[in-house]
Amino acid sequence: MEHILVINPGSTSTKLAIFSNHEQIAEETIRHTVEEISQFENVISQTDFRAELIKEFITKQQVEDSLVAVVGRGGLLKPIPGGTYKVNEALLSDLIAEKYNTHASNLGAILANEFAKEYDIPAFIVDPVVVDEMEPIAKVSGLKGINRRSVTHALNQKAVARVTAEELGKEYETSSMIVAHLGGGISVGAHKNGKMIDAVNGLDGEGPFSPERSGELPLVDFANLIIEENLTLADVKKMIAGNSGLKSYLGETDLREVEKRIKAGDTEAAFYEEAMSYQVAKSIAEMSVVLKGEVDSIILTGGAVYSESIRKQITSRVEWIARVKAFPGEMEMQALYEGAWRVLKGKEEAKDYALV
Ligand SMILES: Nc1ncnc2c1ncn2[C@@H]1O[C@H](COP(=O)(O)OP(=O)(O)OP(=O)(O)O)[C@@H](O)[C@H]1O
Ligand SMILES: CCCC(=O)O
Repeated sequence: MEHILVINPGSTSTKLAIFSNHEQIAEETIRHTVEEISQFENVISQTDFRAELIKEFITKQQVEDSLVAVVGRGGLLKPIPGGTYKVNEALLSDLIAEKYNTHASNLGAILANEFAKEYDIPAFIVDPVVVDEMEPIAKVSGLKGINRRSVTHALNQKAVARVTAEELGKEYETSSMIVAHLGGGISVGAHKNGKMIDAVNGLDGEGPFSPERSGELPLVDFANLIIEENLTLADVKKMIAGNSGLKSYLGETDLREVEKRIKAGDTEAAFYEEAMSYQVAKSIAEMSVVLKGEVDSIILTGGAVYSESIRKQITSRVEWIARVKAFPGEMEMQALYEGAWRVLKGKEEAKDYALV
């Protein structure tokens, strides 16, 4: 039997799966604590730590001799169209140099490449976080020389939008949806006729705060902080996309722990959880304007959507816009597998990534 290994490194987790013949035959989500992650200076230096966990998973599943491909979540590359890409030298060199910024998903191709070499099989990425379908007007930032860019959970946003369109008896290619992905990071996209035409990009300091991202900040106060604390660009990146959000308010990125504290009567934890939902709801409303109010469905997805209180807090503020569908967790593993499978079976040609 032929198996495909799927590797999905997130900011707070490493998700692993083995697929065969369109079925997920094994999966494991390894959650990383704040302490575990903070022992590493940067994302790239987590490679060996995460690779060891993956090796244990492969050994446990006894698939060393039957793996035919490995597919990883695609990271911060130059803006590119969606699709399946071969993991090649150009792609790896942009990720290792962190040319387009640092992100846990950068490890997807790097880790896939490690196991591709070990087992002599091809490695791919699918619909990386930089899939860019934004309209020109959405890229205007307000300051000449700086453009907004598309960095989102594109893979999962598109997968859940497709499923929801089908449930509505429609096609993704002719629907209007708003998708809010609530993970360690948060992204909110406006999907129109099969394209994500605008999106809130939390990695670059836009939109709502998340378990570990700041989202939008008052700029003058932040500039003062940079000057007063003599921060480098690397410090700033780490602060806004790793050490902010719930982590800065509560010292915690795991919402299950936050909710235990709320149950035990921690009113501060309850306040900041609700503030996060409040900000997500505002971003959803912003995207409804992009879609001129014509919204077939609002979709809430990502790990945080397992939380009933977060679902209720957001829904109560946005249900006047359109129906709200909750899609807890994600469909990333299946979408990664399908992308690799299409290429292996000759249904689609893998794209070649080239340096700028
Ligand atoms: N059952 C649950 N109840 C409440 N929160 C949960 C549950 N399961 C996961 N979460 C929370 O979801 C968040 C992580 O979501 P997810 O797994 O989608 O993120 P990730 O993959 O690490 O990062 P990202 O999606 O940004 O790439 C964490 O705060 C986690 O505590
Ligand atoms: C996936 C891009 C958004 C984020 O991680 O904040």
